[in-house]
Amino acid sequence: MGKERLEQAFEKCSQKGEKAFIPYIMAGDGGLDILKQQLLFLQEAGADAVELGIPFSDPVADGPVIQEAGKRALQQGVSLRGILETLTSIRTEIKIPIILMTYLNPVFTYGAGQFAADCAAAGVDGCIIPDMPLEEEGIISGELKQSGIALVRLVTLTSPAERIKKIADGAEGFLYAVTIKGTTGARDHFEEETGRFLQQVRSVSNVPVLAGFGISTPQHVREAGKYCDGTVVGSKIIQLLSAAAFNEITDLIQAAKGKVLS
Ligand SMILES: O=P(O)(O)OC[C@@H](O)[C@@H](O)c1c[nH]c2ccccc12
Repeated sequence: MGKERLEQAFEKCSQKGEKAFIPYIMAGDGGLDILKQQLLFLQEAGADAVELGIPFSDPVADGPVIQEAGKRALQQGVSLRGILETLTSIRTEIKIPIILMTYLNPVFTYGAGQFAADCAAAGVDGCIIPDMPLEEEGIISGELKQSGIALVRLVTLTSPAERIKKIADGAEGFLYAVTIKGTTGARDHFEEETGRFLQQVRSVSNVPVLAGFGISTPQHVREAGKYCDGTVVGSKIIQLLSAAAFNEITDLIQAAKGKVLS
């Protein structure tokens, strides 16, 4: 449960000599009734964990694909409470770790203590809150710790080395290395600067380092995997899911496992 389930998932990857792959999906895009089916598909396709987005009206870090997915979910009346209730009812069938991605506002509205308690009851293992800087973590870190849930921190290409070190100290679960200056979405190629950045982050981190933002092809997944412990893919997964292009999702996952050479 919680942080340990996340640690075990990464441990399993490194024992097998594979890179971790974490798909991001927007909870409730397509309705909450299909969430279980989506999670089961990703689990069976080999995802090591899932990052589950909470739809929010003002998603400052999200690019167009994820914004639209969030809008669709909100139009369906999907709420944080509804998501946690759904997770609670399906959790025993999903074995892989679940990391919630939410902005601060929905957590505030819900209440930090209640949020952490309900996340734990729903089997949530980690949380990513991108608009909460290190200095503000006190808002929720105590509550999450008490519930055994990892608070996953982000480092960005523009963070100075000293700041990266500070963020890496005491990091939980994994470190999310944002490999684009901007919002989520696709990129063309994988720049050399990105590789250096990932290596630098990895050199100061005690937890696995995963690269995310703008990773959309098996090639990107393999490239990033040379410099860190795995990848997170969001926008591309959302597009492929809505196009029912399940084989392409499997290809992305297998690229992290080193089994496809396309
Ligand atoms: O969509 P991309 O470019 O593949 O990026 C990952 C991403 O979607 C997911 O991790 C995410 C969605 N919204 C976020 C906000 C902050 C940090 C991370 C995220």
